[in-house]
Amino acid sequence: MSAELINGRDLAQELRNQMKDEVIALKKDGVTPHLTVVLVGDNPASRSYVKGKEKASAEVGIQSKVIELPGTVSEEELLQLINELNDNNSVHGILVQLPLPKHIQEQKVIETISPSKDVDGFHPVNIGRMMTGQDTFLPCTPFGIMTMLHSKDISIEGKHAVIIGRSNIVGKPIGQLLLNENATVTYCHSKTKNLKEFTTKADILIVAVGRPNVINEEHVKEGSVVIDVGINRLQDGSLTGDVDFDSVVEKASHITPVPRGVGPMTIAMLLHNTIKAAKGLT
Ligand SMILES: Nc1nc2c(c(=O)[nH]1)N[C@@H](CN(C=O)c1ccc(C(=O)N[C@@H](CCC(=O)O)C(=O)O)cc1)CN2
Repeated sequence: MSAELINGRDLAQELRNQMKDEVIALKKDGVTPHLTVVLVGDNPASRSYVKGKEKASAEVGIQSKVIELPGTVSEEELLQLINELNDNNSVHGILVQLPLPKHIQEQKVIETISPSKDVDGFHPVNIGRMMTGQDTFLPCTPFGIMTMLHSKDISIEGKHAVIIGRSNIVGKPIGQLLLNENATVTYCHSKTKNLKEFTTKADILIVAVGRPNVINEEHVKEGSVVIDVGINRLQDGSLTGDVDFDSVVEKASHITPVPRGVGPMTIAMLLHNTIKAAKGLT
């Protein structure tokens, strides 16, 4: 058996095409969705993701602005900028690209963004709303994964979902979103003993570790759905996920590739959240 590919690049393109019409309608009502992205320092990967966000915004008609700050900027200056953006009525969405330099507390930055402009869905108010099943901005990567599962009509209710990774931006929230749709959820992490014991029981396996080839065919159950969130750059410059794709593809029913899997969906869901913010829906 060879798994069906869930192609995030193509699905993201489909979503962007639909969003173009939504933006046209908003503009007719005098509202141009506006996203401001703050980029601190000169991390090449962050710079490339921010470029991707600018390009995708332009494609659907969202106005975007990137504010670049040096890596030496103080936490106070960054918080002041965020407060100014919170007060600026023409800005609908604010995103601070992560990671931030060590001397800046990420959580403090996230909590300074107004929940109504938090298009990343990282603010504790939005996380709380998500946990209680309320309508809100959902974190973009987990939201993208759910959209991928829905696009293939993969049933979630009653299924055993195993998440490897417990980051605030992927692992924890994807487990919650799956739970909200009545999956039985198990979290595994760096301290989990005998990982295979858990992963081989998964109907849906989400791998968000940040290390290549953590999962191979021995870790997965025949016919399971495998979602690879890892983006690892190898020495030769190529990208690979956390899953040994070539071996797992023979055993899974569905699998996401890297690149062209979850990554492009992250950006598509950011655009969705920005349009939602412009509509004033939270
Ligand atoms: N404020 C945020 N910071 C970060 C987030 C986030 O959601 N909000 N997520 C990641 C990085 N990220 C978006 O910011 C992101 C990562 C990867 C991709 C993507 O499209 N990847 C492509 C490959 C791109 C390449 O060639 O390098 C793919 O997988 O096909 C988009 C967005 C951390 N920071």
